[in-house]
Amino acid sequence: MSLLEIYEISAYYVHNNSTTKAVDNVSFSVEENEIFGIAGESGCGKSTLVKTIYGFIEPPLYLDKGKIIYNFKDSNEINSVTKKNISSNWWKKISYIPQGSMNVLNPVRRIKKFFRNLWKAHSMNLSYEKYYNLVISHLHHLGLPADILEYYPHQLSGGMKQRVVIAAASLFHPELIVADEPTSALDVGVQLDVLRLLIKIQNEYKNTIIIVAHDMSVMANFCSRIAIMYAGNIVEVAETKALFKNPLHPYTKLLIDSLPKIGDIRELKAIPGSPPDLTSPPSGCKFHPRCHFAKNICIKEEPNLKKITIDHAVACHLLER
Ligand SMILES: Nc1ncnc2c1ncn2[C@@H]1O[C@H](COP(=O)(O)OP(=O)(O)OP(=O)(O)O)[C@@H](O)[C@H]1O
Repeated sequence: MSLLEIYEISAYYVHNNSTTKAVDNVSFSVEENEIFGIAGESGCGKSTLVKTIYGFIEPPLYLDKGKIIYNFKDSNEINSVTKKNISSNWWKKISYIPQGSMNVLNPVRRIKKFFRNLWKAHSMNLSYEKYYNLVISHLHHLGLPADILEYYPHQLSGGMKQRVVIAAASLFHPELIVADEPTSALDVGVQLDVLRLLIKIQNEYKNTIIIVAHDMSVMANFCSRIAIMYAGNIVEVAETKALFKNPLHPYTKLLIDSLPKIGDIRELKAIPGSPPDLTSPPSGCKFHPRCHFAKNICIKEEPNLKKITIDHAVACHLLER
C-alpha cells in the first residue's frame, strides 16, 4: 500500500493583489520504505509541496484544493490537510528537515536544550531521564558522540549541525521523513556523509523518505523514484533508472543533458529561457515557451500526468500522440 496518496493538490501564496500558484494540481503517491526524490529548478514549488505534505500550511500559504491520504499505522484518519490535523503526528509519524535546517538550532542554547525542548513538546509520556538515555543511544547509533549535547551550535561544523537535526528528526522512528535540500550549503564530502546517514536511517528503521534536491546527481544515487517538478506541476515521475535512461518529458531531458558526465568533453547546455512567473503562469503546458517541440495544443491545453508504463508517468501532449 502507498504510504501517501496525493490527489490534485493546489497550494498558493496569496498576497493582497497577487496569487503565486506554487503547487498546481499535483497528484502522485509515495510507497512505504522508498526514498522518493522531488527535483526541479529553483522556484518550481518543491519546498511548498513538501511543506503542504507536512501540514505546515500557514498564511500566506493556503491549500486551494486537493486531498492527501496518509496511511500511517495506528493513526487516526487525517480527513483534511490542515496544520491542526497533521501536527499531532509531527516527529512521531512524520518529521520534516527544513531547508537550511541547521539554522533551526538556537545559537545561544546548547544542543541538549534543543533536545529538551523536543521532549517538552513531544515526550510521548517518557520521563526526562528515559528520554535523555534514548537521545544518547540514538546519537551513538548514528555515529554521533554524546558530548555534542554539551556544545553550542557555533561550536559544530555545518555537517555536524545537519546530522544533529537529522538525529532529532529520526529519534521517534517516524514512518515518513521529509528532507528539503538536506545537503545544500555543505561541501561535497560532507554532503555524501549526510546522505549516507539518511540512507542508514532508512535501512534500519524502514521509514519512507521524501528528499527534495535540485541536484540531479543526488537523486540518481539515492532515490528509488523521482518526480520532476516544473512551475508548480509534476511533469514526470519514474523509477530512477528509467528516468535517467529514458527521460520522456522535454524538460526532464534538458535537465539530464545539463549534467556533467565523466569523459564527456562536450560543452554543457543550459536550459534555454527562464522559469515562468508563477503569479501569471503561461497557458496550457507551462513549459511550452521553452520547449523546442511545442505545438498549438501545448499552448491551449494543460497536459495531465499519464502513465506510459506501470512505473513511468509523464505530462506531455507530444507523448499522447
Ligand atoms: N512566502 C511566500 N510568499 C509568496 N511567494 C512565495 C513564498 N514562498 C515561496 N514563494 C514562491 O512560490 C514559488 C515556489 O517556491 P518554492 O520555495 O516552493 O520553490 P522551490 O522549488 O522549493 O525553490 P528552491 O529550490 O529555490 O527552494 C516561487 O515562485 C516562490 O517565489
